[in-house]
Amino acid sequence: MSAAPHLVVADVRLAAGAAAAPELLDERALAFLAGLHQRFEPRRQALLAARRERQAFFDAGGLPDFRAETRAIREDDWRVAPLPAALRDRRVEITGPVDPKMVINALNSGASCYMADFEDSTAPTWDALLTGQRALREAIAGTLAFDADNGKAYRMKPEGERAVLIVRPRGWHLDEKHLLVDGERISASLFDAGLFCLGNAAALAAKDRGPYLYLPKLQSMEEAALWDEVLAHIEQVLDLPEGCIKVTVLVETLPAVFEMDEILHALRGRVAGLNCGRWDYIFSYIKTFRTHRDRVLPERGQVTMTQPFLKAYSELLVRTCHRRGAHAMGGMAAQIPISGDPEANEAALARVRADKEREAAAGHDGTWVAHPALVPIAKAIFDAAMPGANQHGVAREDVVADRDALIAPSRGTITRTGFEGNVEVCVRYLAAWLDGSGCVPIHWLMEDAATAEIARSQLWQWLHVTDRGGEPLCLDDGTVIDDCLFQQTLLNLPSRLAAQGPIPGAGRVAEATAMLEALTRSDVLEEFLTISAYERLS
Ligand SMILES: CC(=O)SCCNC(=O)CCNC(=O)[C@H](O)C(C)(C)COP(=O)(O)OP(=O)(O)OC[C@H]1O[C@@H](n2cnc3c(N)ncnc32)[C@H](O)[C@@H]1OP(=O)(O)O
Ligand SMILES: O=CC(=O)O
Ligand SMILES: [Mg+2]
Repeated sequence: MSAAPHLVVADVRLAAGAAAAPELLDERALAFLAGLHQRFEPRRQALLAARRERQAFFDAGGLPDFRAETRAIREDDWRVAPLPAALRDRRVEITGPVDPKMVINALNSGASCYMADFEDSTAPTWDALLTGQRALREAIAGTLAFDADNGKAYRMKPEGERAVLIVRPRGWHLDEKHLLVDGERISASLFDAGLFCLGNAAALAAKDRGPYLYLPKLQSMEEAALWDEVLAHIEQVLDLPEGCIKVTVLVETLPAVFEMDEILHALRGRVAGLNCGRWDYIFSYIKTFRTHRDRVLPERGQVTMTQPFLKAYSELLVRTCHRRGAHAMGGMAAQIPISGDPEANEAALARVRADKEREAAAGHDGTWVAHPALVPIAKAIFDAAMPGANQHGVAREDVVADRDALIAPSRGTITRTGFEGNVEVCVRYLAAWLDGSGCVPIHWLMEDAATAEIARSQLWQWLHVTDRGGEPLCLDDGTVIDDCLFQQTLLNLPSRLAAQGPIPGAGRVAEATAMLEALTRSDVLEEFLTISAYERLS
């Protein structure tokens, strides 16, 4: 480690009540993280302010579009740096939270890659974060093992049979409240990514790999450029080869789809691909157009990838990536295997199959699955469609960058079932999250922060879209969507939940219900559910 950039004079300490973890957070680690904070926090705050400014433009009726001043980046010929061998074939990626059992199951799943997730599927308790960082460190060292209370022993397969590890740190919008630098909370992104790189870069280099990251929820090329600077700085401080930290960027916000070339360009020395993070993308569409009555989406279940705006987004992502030599990764179908009901299970798996077939045919180079049982299904589809390591040769020159197609209004309805389902998902997910589970099955669908955010922001929008006048929205049966309907649905919720037997986070349901009420009734759509919920997470 070179000396100079590491020298920081900072007041760095754990917040009151946060357990010490000297094996992870020793003096060197604390100084390293403090250095990241001091160097990059002002930029992060400026970029978060820029998000708010841009949203004010959309709230006033403005529409997103391609940026005039970056036309040359979109039109010039350039390519990203060559991909490392470990990331050339990514046909199936499993994702999941970072507790030791999940990490072992995911690495052993037969998937090409495993995205260890600190973002959408992790409730970031201090314990979960440290346990996750420890598990990843031990996995890389080859020592991770887990013995469950039921006597089942979890052991990793031999190295050559394990999925390649990719880590998703939390997004720029989140703070880590347990580590304070000069009295301020450190950015959660810097904490997660910094600690992972510091603790593992050398061990990964010895295996001819690097720290590989998935970057979530970016909204602009400037945010991508900040990541690039952070990672270049980490490489310099840790004496790592330039560009060895590779990233894949989730295109999961509406503003980012208009800057895909620019984001690849900002990270061109280290970017391996873009991913269609469809759930946050839908959430972002709702949030961006919160005041646009003509772009209100139908109920969540009808917002599938065949809706014109989602089809346009995924196809433009394929075209953009392949022109630049980067992977165009597909996204996550929410269905998971259904035990005890073969017919329903087959229907769920058929939905997953159809989704993966669509992605492979569109030219994606790989896809995501939420559960180990889905790995062979997705793999068979990509094996059949993609004999080589990827489909970069599929140029998709038929796809045009059409602003109106990317924001096209959607057809569909809002049913009573859809409305009540949104309320239930929000309460159940929030309750589970407050209880420490960031990803839960609800009615046999994978629910995480992104899928729950769609439900939460839809409820807010459906109830507030008349704030500037006009007729209220109605359910397909003619019922007016108003506070009375919301109140009635909340009143019916306890009996609805009681009929379902034990649920994760049952002890936090009352608190979650109160939170949903406050968030939905507020005049302002809160940017992220996880920001206010984090203050209640112990
Ligand atoms: C929008 C987005 O951001 S998508 C990315 C974020 N979301 C995710 O990563 C979803 C990850 N998936 C999950 O967390 C889980 O699959 C859930 C919560 C949806 C369902 O989990 P469960 O109810 O435990 O499923 P189920 O009981 O069928 O699991 C069977 C086994 O597979 C394991 N398993 C399930 N999903 C995963 C996974 N993603 N990774 C590793 N192991 C898994 C379970 O731990 C269990 O293991 P065991 O038999 O050794 O006990
Ligand atoms: O992170 C993935 C998404 O769909 O959101
Ligand atoms: Mg997401």
